[in-house]
Amino acid sequence: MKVTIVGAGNVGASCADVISYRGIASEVVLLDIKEGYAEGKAMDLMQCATNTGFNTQIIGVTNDYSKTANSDVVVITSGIPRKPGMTREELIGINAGIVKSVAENILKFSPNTIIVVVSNPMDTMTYLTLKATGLPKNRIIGMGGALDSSRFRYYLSKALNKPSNDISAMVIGGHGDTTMIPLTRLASYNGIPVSEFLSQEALDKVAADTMVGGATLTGLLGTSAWYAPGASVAYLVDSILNNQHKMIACSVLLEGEYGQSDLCIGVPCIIGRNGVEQILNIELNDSEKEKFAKSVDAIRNMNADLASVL
Ligand SMILES: NC(=O)C1=CN([C@@H]2O[C@H](COP(=O)(O)OP(=O)(O)OC[C@H]3O[C@@H](n4cnc5c(N)ncnc54)[C@H](O)[C@@H]3O)[C@@H](O)[C@H]2O)C=CC1
Ligand SMILES: O=C([O-])CC(=O)C(=O)O
Repeated sequence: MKVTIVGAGNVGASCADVISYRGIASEVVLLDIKEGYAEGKAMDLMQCATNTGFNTQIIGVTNDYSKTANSDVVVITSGIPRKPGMTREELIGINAGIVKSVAENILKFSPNTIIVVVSNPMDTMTYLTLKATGLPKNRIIGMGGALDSSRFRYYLSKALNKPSNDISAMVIGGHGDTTMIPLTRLASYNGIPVSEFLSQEALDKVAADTMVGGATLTGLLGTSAWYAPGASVAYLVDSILNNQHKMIACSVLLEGEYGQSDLCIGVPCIIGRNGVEQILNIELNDSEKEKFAKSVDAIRNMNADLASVL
């Protein structure tokens, strides 16, 4: 199985690292516009092979899309990340043009591929990719919910003082500081509602910390995070390539689900070899519905800014 990752920067390289280390794909192509950069990242990663024991072949190329031909999955991480104090939405001006041209180039050589969109503002970049390529909706998947849900589980694990892997929790809605919806009502510690163990105040703090999880890391690191984003993309790619049918919150085109159409937003999906195999239209309570509607409005406003590139 072949995976191309466009953008060999922090997230792209970290994703290649996890994919190869875990043997998720036999071939990874890293492509970047910066001369020699992807080649260097690929060489560095390949020099891990003997000490970590993987067999994936990683190659790096500078803007040579012919080397990406017949990729099963393409991950788009190209574009700029935010700096402390910025929102993801502020990246649209530069990233929209990059994502659109990358998606068009990819399709020339991998017409049957599934595209995973990572570049921010991710929900709008996913919508742009869908509109620019005209691909069926099951083949365009925005990655944000996998990461936000892992952060939600991290903050719950800290509040509970229990391992993250014993916690089940999901974040839906937009991948933005104010648009995420951590589904606290449905979160559980080994099947027991977390509200059995944590006060409403503590749960509210966990939700608030989760929503600004990316901004917190950006403030600490000076650029946005990459280890958990890279691992989250690899988790999603694994479910696609190995047909795992995992339930993962992904940004996908809605056509009536949750009462919405013509936008991409994070909702629970079943992810397998055909990409989005199913969208789960779960029943939200009134407060969750209200948050979802606000998130939809914010994403629609952002999508309106695509008029100049579409
Ligand atoms: N959806 C999510 O959950 C997450 C999204 N992100 C987003 O992912 C993107 C990448 O973040 P980082 O890897 O930290 O940035 P980075 O700056 O480390 O890497 C981006 C790479 O894209 C390359 N690039 C730029 N234009 C290109 C083009 N036209 N063709 C090919 N390569 C091109 C750059 O040369 C650079 O190497 C950002 O937009 C960031 O906001 C980051 C983390 C999580
Ligand atoms: O925070 C950012 O800008 C990058 C990102 O999407 C994340 O780490 O969630």
